[in-house]
Amino acid sequence: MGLQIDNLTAGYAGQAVVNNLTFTVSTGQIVALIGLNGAGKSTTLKQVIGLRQPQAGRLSLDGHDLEKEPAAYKAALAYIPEQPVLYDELTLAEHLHLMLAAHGQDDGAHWQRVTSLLTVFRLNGKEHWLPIHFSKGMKQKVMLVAAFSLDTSLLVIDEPFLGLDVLAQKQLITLMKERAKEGTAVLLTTHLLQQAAAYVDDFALLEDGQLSFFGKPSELAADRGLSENDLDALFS
Ligand SMILES: Nc1ncnc2c1ncn2[C@@H]1O[C@H](COP(=O)(O)OP(=O)(O)OP(=O)(O)O)[C@@H](O)[C@H]1O
Repeated sequence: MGLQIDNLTAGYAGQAVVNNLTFTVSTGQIVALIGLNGAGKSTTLKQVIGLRQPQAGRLSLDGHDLEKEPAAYKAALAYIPEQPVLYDELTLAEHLHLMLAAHGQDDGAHWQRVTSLLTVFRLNGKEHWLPIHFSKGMKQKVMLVAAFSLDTSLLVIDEPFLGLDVLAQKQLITLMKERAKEGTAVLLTTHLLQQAAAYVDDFALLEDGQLSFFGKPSELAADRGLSENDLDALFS
């Protein structure tokens, strides 16, 4: 089933930033929401995670309507914000325990996955560290480990590659592909279009507050008269 966005209009102080967005991120699909700075990508994600009330439209996740069943809807997703949000007084391990508890997911059953993700992102052995000891990229990795430790039907990731080294970027792409194969729907935003073309199923392009294109990377290239290897030229 996955995420269904129907006629979503959203913005701030009564002003719409995005209008009448309609698209689906199906089970097992990776969709990248793209657009220039200020196009409304983060605004859309904040609606998808139920952080803000839409001006109009409807969101549903695995058949759970956000307005009618907010708890079931929100329990089925994990969100990784653009800026890591960590508690100064909690260790890395405490953050991960807290995330599992907040989603009502069994700690013991998930700790194996946590351990393997910590190893993937080279955070093993640092479980007792406090956020003050982490670099920017390490903080981002803590958010990734927390989100990928959960069993959720949807992963929502805002600019996941910011601050990550090349190795961590590759590992993140592998993880997203693995989770999609297992049936998770993935919605992310990114400015790295050519990189995204290699792993996304579809691009959702925001322009002038509208969804101006939804489809495969090859279709986007054809639509804009670009070669498939030249998607980074989309906005130039
Ligand atoms: N909290 C806010 N209050 C008022 N306006 C906002 C707020 N957050 C964003 N905006 C405005 O909404 C528009 C879309 O912003 P948004 O952050 O969604 O863009 P974006 O596509 O994610 O951009 P970027 O690529 O720079 O991250 C911009 O014009 C921005 O100024």
